[in-house]
Amino acid sequence: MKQLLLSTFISNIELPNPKNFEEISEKIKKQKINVLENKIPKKEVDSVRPEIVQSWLRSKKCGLSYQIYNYPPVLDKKQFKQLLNEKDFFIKTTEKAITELEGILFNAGILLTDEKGVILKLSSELETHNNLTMLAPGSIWNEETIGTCAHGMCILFKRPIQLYGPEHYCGIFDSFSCSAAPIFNSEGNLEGTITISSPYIYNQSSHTLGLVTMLASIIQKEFQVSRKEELLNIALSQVNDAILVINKLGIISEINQNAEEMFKSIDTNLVGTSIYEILNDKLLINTVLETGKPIVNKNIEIRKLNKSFSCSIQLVKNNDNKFGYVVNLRPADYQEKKRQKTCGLSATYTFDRIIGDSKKLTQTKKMAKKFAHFNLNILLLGETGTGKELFAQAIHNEGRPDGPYVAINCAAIPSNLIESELFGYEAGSFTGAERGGKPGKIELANGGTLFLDEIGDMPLNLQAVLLRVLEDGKVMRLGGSEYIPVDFRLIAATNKNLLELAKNEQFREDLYYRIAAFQIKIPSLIHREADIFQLIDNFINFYSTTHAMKRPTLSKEAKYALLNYNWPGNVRQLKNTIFYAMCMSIDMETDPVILPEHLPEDILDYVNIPLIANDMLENELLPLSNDIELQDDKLTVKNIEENLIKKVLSDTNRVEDAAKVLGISKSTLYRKLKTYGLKEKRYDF
Ligand SMILES: Nc1ncnc2c1ncn2[C@@H]1O[C@H](COP(=O)(O)OP(=O)(O)OP(=O)(O)O)[C@@H](O)[C@H]1O
Repeated sequence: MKQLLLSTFISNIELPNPKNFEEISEKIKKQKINVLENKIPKKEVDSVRPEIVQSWLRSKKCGLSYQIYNYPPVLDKKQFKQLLNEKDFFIKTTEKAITELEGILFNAGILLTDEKGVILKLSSELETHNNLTMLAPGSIWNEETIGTCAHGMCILFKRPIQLYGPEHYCGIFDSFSCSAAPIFNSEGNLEGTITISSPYIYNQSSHTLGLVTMLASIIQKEFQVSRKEELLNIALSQVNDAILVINKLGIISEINQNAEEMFKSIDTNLVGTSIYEILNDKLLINTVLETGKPIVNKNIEIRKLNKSFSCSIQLVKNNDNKFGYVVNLRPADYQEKKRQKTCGLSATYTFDRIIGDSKKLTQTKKMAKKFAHFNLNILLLGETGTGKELFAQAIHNEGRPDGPYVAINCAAIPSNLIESELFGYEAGSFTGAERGGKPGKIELANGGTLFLDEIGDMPLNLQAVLLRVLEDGKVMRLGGSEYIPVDFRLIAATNKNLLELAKNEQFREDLYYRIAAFQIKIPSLIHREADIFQLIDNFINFYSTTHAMKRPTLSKEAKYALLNYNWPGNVRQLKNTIFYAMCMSIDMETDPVILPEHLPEDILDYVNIPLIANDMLENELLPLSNDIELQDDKLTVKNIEENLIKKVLSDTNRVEDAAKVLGISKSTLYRKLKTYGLKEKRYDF
């Protein structure tokens, strides 16, 4: 805030008193004429301050006459209206102080101008001189338009000043005395001037200058504070959060519009209420008060509203003096929406939606479910396409369903961007950074889960930072200077051997041990063939619904090929294969059937149908959901055949009947029994 100096810019002559003011006035007038008429040099003017003499000379240069009144230009109505609009806040701030002072002034009035000297407001006392001087709102009064005057000099020197009678440039003001002071805005720029003006030369003293300086100072403070308050209110109404300012006694002293809106359903007037009546979590507040550390984005429930919020609390203090604290509340779903907007992701999978009942997958799901309920970091291992991301989502939904789920694929993002993606950045920390800065994925995962896919591809330097975040539970944005506390579960996934990478110094061993204590290995599809039909069935359903395709049947040859294939790309490859086959099998005239020729080439090699299958399933299509009990591991066409024979035999109890059911000859069945070593077993033939 610029200081207003009560300068010595009064007169450098004796203070006028009723006895000698005429004498002094005459002296000034004479010297003014002499210097302006070039009869004496300016340094010989000894009754007037040099700044004023220079101002007279500048006024003359502007072509103004000191004898004839120079009528000032006046803004037209439209211009003046616009100016009043712009200055509305300033004018309103001055009103109270001006009215109060006007009440005690005698034979004097107050003049308010803008920073260029345009008169904004005028006391009625001064309006009586209107006709004579055109002293009226809207007229432009400054050194260039009317010559030396108090507020004109105040604008030039940006300091308080007092002018005595003939010190004014134009003779019409010879009987006036004026004291003016500047008013600055928060940026230190001149906002306007205020002047106490009297048509009586003897009516002012140095006290008048003191008075107007104090008045300007009061107005300036009020103006700057109100402006700041106004800006703050506008800013606070722009944020989507409810903001509550709490004093040190725990009473809500200020709220923003959003807080008002958010709590309008409760009867109590928020301001004046104890914060403990609003936030049920006393412990949370006390932790902040005791430790002085802020709470960031903590999920809380406000019972009065029956709603969840993400709550941040920050202490307001100066040195060791605690003034109170600020509570910031954001609806929990807003946080989630924002996170989804930033990450474009949400966790949709639950364990029920992970298809497959094979023993191995069932065991894996059981283990993952167990881990989900503890606040553990988990490492998911498995070949590509086995469903690691699905497991990550299911674990999140099982363990922290209300928190955010944030996923990042370390292999898919250029290594130079992973850092800012993970840790976020402050405004202006690098070229191309978003203006307001950006939270990192770790920050966004606060209260929920961070899924780091392909963690083996994370650059080594970031592994070190990640380790620190995991150890300290806090993160610092790039270009930032403060740590933000974070609470998240890390689920990392990889199809690489991290220990091997660590041996080759491509992965930090310490990070490995930090994240790998709880590992879940997701079995490859080749080891859970029992899931294949269920998955196929599911994918056919899925694509026929989402792509409005006719549901195809699967020929037995195609089915055997799919069953026998080794699936290096696991479930992802199976899913894509089914979609490919469905597209290839589209038939406009008949119901579609997926035949071997509809399968991708590398799978076609696996169309190798054993004899029995030919015998028993000639021209027959396998239903998708069959009731053959499949063994979990090593499920091949031979297993199916063996199981089928066992089942039919146990149903019929006679080889002859079984052969009939199977549609093969008795001798073929005997041969098969021999092949499968079933002869030794006891069947009730
Ligand atoms: N058990 C399952 N049930 C249903 N769909 C599955 C299953 N497993 C995997 N999928 C599907 O397979 C695809 C690949 O799954 P996901 O992305 O989870 O694999 P991943 O192991 O994370 O692969 P990568 O290591 O290549 O990232 C997805 O489309 C997913 O929906």
